Amino acid sequence: MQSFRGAARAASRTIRTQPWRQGNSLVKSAGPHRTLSAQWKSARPLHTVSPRKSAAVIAESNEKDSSNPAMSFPCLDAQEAKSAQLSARSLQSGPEPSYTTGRHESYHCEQPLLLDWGGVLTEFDVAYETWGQLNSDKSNAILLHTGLSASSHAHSTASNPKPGWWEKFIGPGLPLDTDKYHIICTNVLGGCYGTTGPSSLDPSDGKRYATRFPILTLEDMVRAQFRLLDGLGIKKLAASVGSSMGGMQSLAAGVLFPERVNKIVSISGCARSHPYSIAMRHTQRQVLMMDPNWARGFYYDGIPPHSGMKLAREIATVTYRSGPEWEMRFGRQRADPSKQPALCPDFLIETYLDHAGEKFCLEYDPNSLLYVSKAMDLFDLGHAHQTATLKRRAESEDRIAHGGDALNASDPACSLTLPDKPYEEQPGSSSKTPLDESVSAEPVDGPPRDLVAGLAPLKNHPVLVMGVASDILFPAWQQREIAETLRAGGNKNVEHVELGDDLSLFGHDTFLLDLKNIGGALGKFLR
Ligand SMILES: CC(=O)SCCNC(=O)CCNC(=O)[C@H](O)C(C)(C)COP(=O)(O)OP(=O)(O)OC[C@H]1O[C@@H](n2cnc3c(N)ncnc32)[C@H](O)[C@@H]1OP(=O)(O)O
Repeated sequence: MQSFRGAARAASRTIRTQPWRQGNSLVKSAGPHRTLSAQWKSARPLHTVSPRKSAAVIAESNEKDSSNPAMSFPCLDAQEAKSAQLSARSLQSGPEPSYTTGRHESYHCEQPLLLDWGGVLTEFDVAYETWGQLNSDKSNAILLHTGLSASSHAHSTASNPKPGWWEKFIGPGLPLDTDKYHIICTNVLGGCYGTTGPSSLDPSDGKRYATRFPILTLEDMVRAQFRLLDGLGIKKLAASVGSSMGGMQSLAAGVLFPERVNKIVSISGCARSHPYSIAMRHTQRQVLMMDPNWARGFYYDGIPPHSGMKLAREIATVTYRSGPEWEMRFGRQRADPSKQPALCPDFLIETYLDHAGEKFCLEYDPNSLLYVSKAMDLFDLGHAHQTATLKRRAESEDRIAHGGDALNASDPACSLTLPDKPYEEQPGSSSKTPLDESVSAEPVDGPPRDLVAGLAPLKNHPVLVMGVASDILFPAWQQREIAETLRAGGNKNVEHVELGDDLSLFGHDTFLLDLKNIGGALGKFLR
């Protein structure tokens, strides 16, 4: 029997006829245009159209009646066809899909994990892969943190020869040098590539968590990773390395476990999420959740919200690259300038985004996208935020110790409602103010004091911070902020590298593409 993903891929292949590639019409031919006088002669009273009539019939009948031909919408037809195909498949085969990027190791932790916002995972799995030999005193391990949607498959392995997402960065003599280091990469908690996440089965009832999965933070993900390190007998990491969300986690690893990390590398990351990046992730989550197939997260037995995922990925792609890159790559070119402009993808930049969305929409679990991207929003290594989190954790622990649940669904704190009073601009609001807590006034110059205090545990760690000027999602000021904050806290071992527009126009995705500059600085720092 064909697998869900097999069927979906087949659907995707059929549907992705990709007019931009084939140069076929984006606007289906409307047939020879009749003259206006001919239309007057054949004019009939408007008739009602049965709701069951197909889009093609509607278009055809409108064409006869209207003064201009109706448009065709191949992009919408493709979505409908894909839903139909997925629906047929899921009815036959029951609950699916099973997301995977191939074989990996798995660590099962039976000790419960208390999460920062009060949720509990009574047990959990961490999927991981390794490259290079672990030395006898287990002192040469590097923990590699991933971006939002990546799996543990950073590099090919004997059991999974498919190239990994950092294939060119890992290997003998390469930036992550496997002659010297033992590299470990995990799929994050909340993900869908083997580590416990919303698509996993809740051990308490054997059903998928879906949106019964608790809200989690990047720090929760890091705690799960350190449980794996405990399981592997690794007491201290030679380095914690990560890009994007991984760059945030890399810092968090040092802050949470300063004694267990030697060097820290944070590439295109930040010390706390800023409003623009939260806004961009918000729009992605909203389009996904508004897809009726999302069904409040309980879609595993039905059609996955592939349209919402596709749109979310298109928005994400806008934030991952840069305008100047697209200027050079696509300019104002249309896929087929000989055709009428279309409302479906038409300019090359549109067909590019369409393709990026289509490629991703069944590759990653939609609920994982929601939870992991929310965890990114919640990230704040400021001192006040950390203090509030510690307090909340202590309260949860206390409640559990006294026999209560960590989280109670009837707790009003579990259902956010908008305040009655409309929001008013706060005079002191700025990206330097922590999101949840009020802190003392910030200095006019220099890094925020709250952040200096929050990053104090990294005072003695050698840290490499890298950023890219063309990155709009994690703008270069955020990496500058990390470096300046660490220096202001007394760290004399901070290296900061910023790639200007002359070196990279790939925006946020530079970390995936630029072996020479990103890889070069990384390799030098770890030498
Ligand atoms: C936020 C975080 O924490 S992490 C976020 C990190 N970023 C991501 O996750 C995005 C991941 N990016 C990718 O996967 C990219 O494909 C990369 C970085 C691996 C490679 O980038 P590039 O080599 O520049 O390729 P890019 O993806 O831009 O374009 C190539 C694809 O677009 C297609 N394409 C190019 N131009 C067009 C166009 N005008 N219309 C349609 N399709 C197009 C190509 O045919 C190719 O298709 P394929 O991948 O099916 O073979």
